[in-house]
Amino acid sequence: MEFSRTAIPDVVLCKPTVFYDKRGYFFESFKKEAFENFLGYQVKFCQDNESKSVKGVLRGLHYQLPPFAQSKLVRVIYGKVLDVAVDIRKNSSTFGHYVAVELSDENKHQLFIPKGFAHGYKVLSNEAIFSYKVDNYYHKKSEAGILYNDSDLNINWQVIDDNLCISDKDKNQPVFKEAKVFETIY
Ligand SMILES: Cc1cn([C@H]2C[C@H](O)[C@@H](COP(=O)(O)OP(=O)(O)O[C@H]3O[C@@H](C)C(=O)[C@@H](O)[C@H]3O)O2)c(=O)[nH]c1=O
Repeated sequence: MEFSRTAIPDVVLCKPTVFYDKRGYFFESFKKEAFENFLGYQVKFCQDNESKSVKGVLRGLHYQLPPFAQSKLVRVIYGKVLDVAVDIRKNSSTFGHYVAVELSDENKHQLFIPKGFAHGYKVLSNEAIFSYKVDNYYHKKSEAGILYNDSDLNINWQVIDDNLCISDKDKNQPVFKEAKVFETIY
């Protein structure tokens, strides 16, 4: 696995080494030791999630508030998405900035998004299966979000289809200026 820091250095891109042969392929999708050696700290993943979406779906921007804040290690096992992480740590020099990367079954890239970021993705393929690890359990009352098309964040989602499919919850998320943010950098 090759790790590299993105424009927001706490968000890390992970590129696995893929071994192809006549049967197909093999790769290590997660190896705690290498991952934590690169990060320089421990991450105790405790829950794995998977979701399937069709073209036009946009999920996000989501996060959980402390003490249930979550770090996420996200990837796509089928299809292609544009994945977005927004820095919502008040004391960060990149507060309000975002990182956007394409994750697909072809590139097999993963994105590590630490606590203090809002996360979302837009499906770019006909279907996509999204899979991710989190290091804190789902806690409904701690869920928070930001409107995906907030004008201050000004996220370039690449394509916003006429048939944009978004949950009622996400249509009604607060704008960035009114969203709950993180007071500390973890
Ligand atoms: C996230 C989550 C949802 N649920 C339930 C709640 C609800 O009934 C159903 C669907 O939930 P949602 O609509 O919030 O699913 P979704 O919009 O896919 O939520 C996810 O979006 C992406 C962008 C993230 O970053 C994730 O952390 C997560 O918030 O699943 C769980 O039981 N456990 C979980 O961990």
